[in-house]
Amino acid sequence: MISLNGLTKRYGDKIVVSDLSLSIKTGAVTGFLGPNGAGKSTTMRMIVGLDRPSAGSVTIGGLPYARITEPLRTIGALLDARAVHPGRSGHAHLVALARSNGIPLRRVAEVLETVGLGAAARKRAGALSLGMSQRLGIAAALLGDPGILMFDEPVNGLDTDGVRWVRGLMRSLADEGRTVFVSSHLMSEMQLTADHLVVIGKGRLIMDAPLTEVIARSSLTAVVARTPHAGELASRLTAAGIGVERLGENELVATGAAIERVGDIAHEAGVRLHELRTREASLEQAYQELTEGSVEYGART
Ligand SMILES: Nc1ncnc2c1ncn2[C@@H]1O[C@H](COP(=O)(O)OP(=O)(O)OP(=O)(O)O)[C@@H](O)[C@H]1O
Repeated sequence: MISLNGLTKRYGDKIVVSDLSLSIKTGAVTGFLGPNGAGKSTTMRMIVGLDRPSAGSVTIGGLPYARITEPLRTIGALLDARAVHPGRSGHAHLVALARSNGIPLRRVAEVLETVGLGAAARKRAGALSLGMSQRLGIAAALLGDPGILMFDEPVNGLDTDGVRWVRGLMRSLADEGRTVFVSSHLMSEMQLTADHLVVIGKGRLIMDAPLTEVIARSSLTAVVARTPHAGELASRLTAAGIGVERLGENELVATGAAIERVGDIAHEAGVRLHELRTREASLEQAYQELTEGSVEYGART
């Protein structure tokens, strides 16, 4: 488990991470979301001791990163896929990492196989495509068979197959009981992969909740009712303070109420229902609502 306690980072007078307190749980994929410049990478860098917090602290399995002996066996991180000596081959890079962390050298071949880098592992790292570099970065994170994995935008530059592979990898790592903490801007991917979400904006925590709850809380998640008495149901729902939009003569959409409540109101009013279902917002819609006021770097449309 990773625990952030009042974690704060300032650069000059700008606070880029502000008083973050949360835990990232084991056995789950936690998606880390936020607009450009929200402070995701800075937070991840502080977790693995690459940036010093201005205030607060981080522990990994109860210990600060600096106190973990052979850290790659505890936490594997992909933060910047290009941060490999360009003249060194991917294979040599992994061998050096394994040696310095007491990891058996057979793991190098195993992780190269897992990420599907194959013969490209003998190429200079500087000659790898972005997608191949991402695969090498993921191999490095997996090298020590750690219980905690952290990936900063791992699908960046990957092709469709690669994206699907990363999705399956995250899932299987979490299913094995590991902690998986992953940042991404691809909401459709996160909707398929994450169990839990941490959303930040301008360095502050906006949401720390299960994916299902984030979607359920969106104002765009609604209940659709089909009934020959849509007019009657609409007025009963409105009287109960529930937002209603008519879709057609026999159909309406109710917002801000659970499906059970809409069903109960229909029952009490003696309204026959031919269909009652929840229409879920997409994560992209829910995310956009959550971060509306926190986008710092937005293009004018
Ligand atoms: N070394 C640094 N010196 C000064 N400011 C920095 C430094 N590193 C990051 N920042 C600033 O901190 C803020 C947060 O940056 P960070 O890279 O953590 O955001 P992010 O959420 O990862 O963004 P993105 O989604 O664009 O990758 C930005 O305003 C950035 O300019």
